[in-house]
Amino acid sequence: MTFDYDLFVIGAGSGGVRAARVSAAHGARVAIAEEHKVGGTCVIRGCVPKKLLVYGAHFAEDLADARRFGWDVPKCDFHWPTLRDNVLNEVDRLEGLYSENLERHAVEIIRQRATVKGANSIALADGRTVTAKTILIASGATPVVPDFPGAEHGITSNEAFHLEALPKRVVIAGAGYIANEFAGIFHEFGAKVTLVNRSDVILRGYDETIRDRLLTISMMKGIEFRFHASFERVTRNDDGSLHIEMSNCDPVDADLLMFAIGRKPNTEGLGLETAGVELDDKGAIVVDSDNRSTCPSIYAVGDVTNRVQLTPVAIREGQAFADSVFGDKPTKVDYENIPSAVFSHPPLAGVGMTEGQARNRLGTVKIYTADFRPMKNVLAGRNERALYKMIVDGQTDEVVGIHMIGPDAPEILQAAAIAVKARLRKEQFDEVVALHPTMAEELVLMK
Ligand SMILES: Cc1cc2nc3c(=O)[nH]c(=O)nc-3n(C[C@H](O)[C@H](O)[C@H](O)COP(=O)(O)OP(=O)(O)OC[C@H]3O[C@@H](n4cnc5c(N)ncnc54)[C@H](O)[C@@H]3O)c2cc1C
Ligand SMILES: NC(=O)c1ccc[n+]([C@@H]2O[C@H](COP(=O)([O-])OP(=O)(O)OC[C@H]3O[C@@H](n4cnc5c(N)ncnc54)[C@H](O)[C@@H]3O)[C@@H](O)[C@H]2O)c1
Repeated sequence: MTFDYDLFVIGAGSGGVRAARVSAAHGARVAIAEEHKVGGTCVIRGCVPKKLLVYGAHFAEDLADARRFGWDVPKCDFHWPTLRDNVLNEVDRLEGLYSENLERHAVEIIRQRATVKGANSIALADGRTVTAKTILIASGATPVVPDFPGAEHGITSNEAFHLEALPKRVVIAGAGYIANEFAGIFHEFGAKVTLVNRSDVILRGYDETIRDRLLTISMMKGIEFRFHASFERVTRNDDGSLHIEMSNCDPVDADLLMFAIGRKPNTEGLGLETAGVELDDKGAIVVDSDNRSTCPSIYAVGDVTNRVQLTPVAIREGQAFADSVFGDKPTKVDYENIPSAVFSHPPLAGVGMTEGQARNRLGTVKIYTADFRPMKNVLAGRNERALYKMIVDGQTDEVVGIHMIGPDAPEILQAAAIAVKARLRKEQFDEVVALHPTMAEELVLMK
């Protein structure tokens, strides 16, 4: 049987773009469908624009601190439309680069929605049907919006990058990655921020002491938290602002309500049932360790499989798929010791086991911590302490986890993650001479 393509990819995000490009480089005839913009969540409305806003927001602290370092900083005003438009222009530039890169590798970009119409058939929004020997679903995930009266007044991270004006009062639902990152962004821009969460746990999965430190610093800065609260009703006040009613706490008036309560796999209406592709109870595509679904000709990578919702993981899965299926080089993704970070103010990052996980899994555990005020914060008169924590297997001396919060924590942790992945021992950290004066030197000075 002949097919129009060797590979048809649905979704030009982190996983899909990598899979398409590498498969084409291996000699496959590839098409990729994208219903929004080439680049996907990370480039268009995730990691990249978010990080640029984090940089923009951090100037609020830098400008204030600069005075203690002798700079005569006049009263500074922040102009949101300038930052917003510059960020959106950068996103457009990157979208162009991603498209060019695909075209350079002879990948055909089909700019419309595509759905599955059988094991080897794809229906395009323009009415055409095309065929492919292999189909890769890389359709990502979409923000969850809760169901309660007035929920339609809220936005998600998708809209946050396009706001007409900066809100003065923001309520954010959730206390995970997006909630804490945007709490920092809006707070630094001068908004009054309230995080509303149904439990009292922020950033589940991160080390407890590090999470507690972020909570303490966030509260010190003036970010408010409402725990054990769930939304009951949102109505619009006469002045256009929102009146938000919740269980377990007083109502709050705000100019913006943002939902950051998780992202659900994009499988709705994708036609997967026509090919017998099994979904789990969260709607994620069930795949084996080769990224193959229950239909042998259909694979899936990235957020749509709801394994680890991070860009570098989607990219690795896309690469492994392409190398295995079209490169004659069977490859499996290694999910051990994936580093991750939250770009809050200050940021936190971690790799490997948390203290709690290590105590449950290992016989004996040694914990080393460095709790210090970074030199720059001391001179700036900024009462924010950094905290680094190292988790060591008491029997083998192996460093099984590193967790940190403080300036540049994600930058420092990326390097430290190499040592954890390489299963280095605490003794080997101790053998390294400190690089002074840095914050990272604490990693080799922990006693
Ligand atoms: C606000 C925010 C910040 C984030 N920050 C970080 C971060 O700092 N670091 C990090 O590692 N991760 C971050 N993430 C997560 C990261 O963006 C995702 O894990 C990653 O983009 C997943 O890649 P993917 O290829 O699975 O899907 P996506 O990048 O979401 O791509 C899927 C693409 O498929 C398209 N599509 C869907 N259905 C169809 C269809 N039927 N037809 C055609 N096209 C379709 C979509 O339009 C989309 O472009 C963030 C996410 C958000 C929302
Ligand atoms: N820095 C990064 O790497 C980064 C940044 C942003 C997003 N992401 C990825 O995107 C994913 C989605 O981010 P997210 O922040 O939306 O999800 P999340 O899973 O990090 O956090 C969800 C939060 O919402 C709460 N919640 C869940 N259901 C709720 C409900 N019905 N009502 C009220 N609260 C509820 C949870 O308790 C939790 O605090 C993350 O899991 C992460 O993988 C990564």
